[in-house]
Amino acid sequence: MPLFDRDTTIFRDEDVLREDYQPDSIQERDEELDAYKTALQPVVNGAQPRNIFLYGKTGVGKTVATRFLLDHLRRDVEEYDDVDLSIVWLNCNNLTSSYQVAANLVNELRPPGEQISTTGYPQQKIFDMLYDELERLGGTVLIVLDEIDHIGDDDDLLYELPRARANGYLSAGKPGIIGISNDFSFRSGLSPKVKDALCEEEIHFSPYVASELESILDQRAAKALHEDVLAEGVLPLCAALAAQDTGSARQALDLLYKAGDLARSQDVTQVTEKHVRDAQRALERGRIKQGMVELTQHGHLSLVAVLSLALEEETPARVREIYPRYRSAAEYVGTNPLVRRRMHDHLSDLAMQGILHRNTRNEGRAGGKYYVYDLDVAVEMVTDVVDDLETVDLPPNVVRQAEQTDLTAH
Ligand SMILES: Nc1ncnc2c1ncn2[C@@H]1O[C@H](COP(=O)(O)OP(=O)(O)OP(=O)(O)O)[C@@H](O)[C@H]1O
Repeated sequence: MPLFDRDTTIFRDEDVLREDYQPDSIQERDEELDAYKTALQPVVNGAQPRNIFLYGKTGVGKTVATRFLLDHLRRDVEEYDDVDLSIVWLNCNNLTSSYQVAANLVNELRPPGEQISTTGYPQQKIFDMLYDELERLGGTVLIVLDEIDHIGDDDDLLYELPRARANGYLSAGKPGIIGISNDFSFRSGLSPKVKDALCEEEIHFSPYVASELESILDQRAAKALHEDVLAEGVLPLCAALAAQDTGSARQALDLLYKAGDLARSQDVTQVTEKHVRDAQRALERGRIKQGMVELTQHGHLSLVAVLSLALEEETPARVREIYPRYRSAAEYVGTNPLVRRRMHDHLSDLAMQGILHRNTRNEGRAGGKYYVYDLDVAVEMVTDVVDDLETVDLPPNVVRQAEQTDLTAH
């Protein structure tokens, strides 16, 4: 008997529930798609494209709507000989300046053998190279800058590029920027001149409500799963849980996928509400674990301090009890400890992320009001993460210290 064989019970095509699957149609976004389509209309007319800025929280359909419309646009303009459309898609994750974005765009536009180094040129030189590439390409060039907020304050490119034609740098090339962001503070923090240039057309994607998520899930489940696999109430539950939490379609789809995966691993033929609830817990666990791994070193040390108290059953603990543990953990790894107030900021952050639990205690006039902290996640999960911390540069002696505390406490 083979060790592996094909799924015949739960998934028909599980890729349909994955992030990179492009659905044939976009559900529940008619207004946004109409506005987006109108904003793209000048491209079809062979005119200078407008700059478009899409914003909204994570998982609300900004990317999928953009891919959908640009695919149609690309196909539909083929009918017109006088429209020559190119689309460049750049994810700005880790690109924290206009220079880096421009240099990466140059490389997107150049053939593999003619790539430039992304450091070492004066900024204007890089902008000129970009104009040269756009001019060489000619026609309409839509430049999609996903996660555009990573560019931060260093945003010269975002008003230089839209004005390149007006300023005489381009004649054959007609660039248009489509900026996508889930960082609301980026939009509100844009200087007026960048805002004017970049946000000619703004389209806001709001979080989905449960009924909208249900229709997105319905569309995917029909293709992804075998018939009659879902017990009644499974899709509404996935939709309701995601709507209550973030309103993200990604979260709803992840829940359904994980619930199906759990059913598959149990060799059962139906996905039930219990699978969804278990999936929610497993995903939450994964999210918190990831949050812990991504903390800064002082975040890790603050967490280790609370962990060591928890292992000795000394929690909930006050900041003045946590601080000495934190300080010795920091000294142990050869890092200057932060002052108590700054360490307290880390504890507050950990509480906001759901890793620590914070309570207020009030001891009347004499004792005053103070906070106590405890782990809000299982001790094993924290020790697990602490064990793995070598991969995120936490010095191994802190890991050992936590392990020793662990051993002596059990
Ligand atoms: N209206 C929709 N119809 C069908 N599928 C959708 C819809 N909205 C979102 N999705 C699906 O949900 C997932 C997340 O959507 P998408 O990547 O477009 O979100 P986003 O707003 O771009 O998020 P982020 O800001 O994190 O990049 C994708 O799998 C996408 O296919």
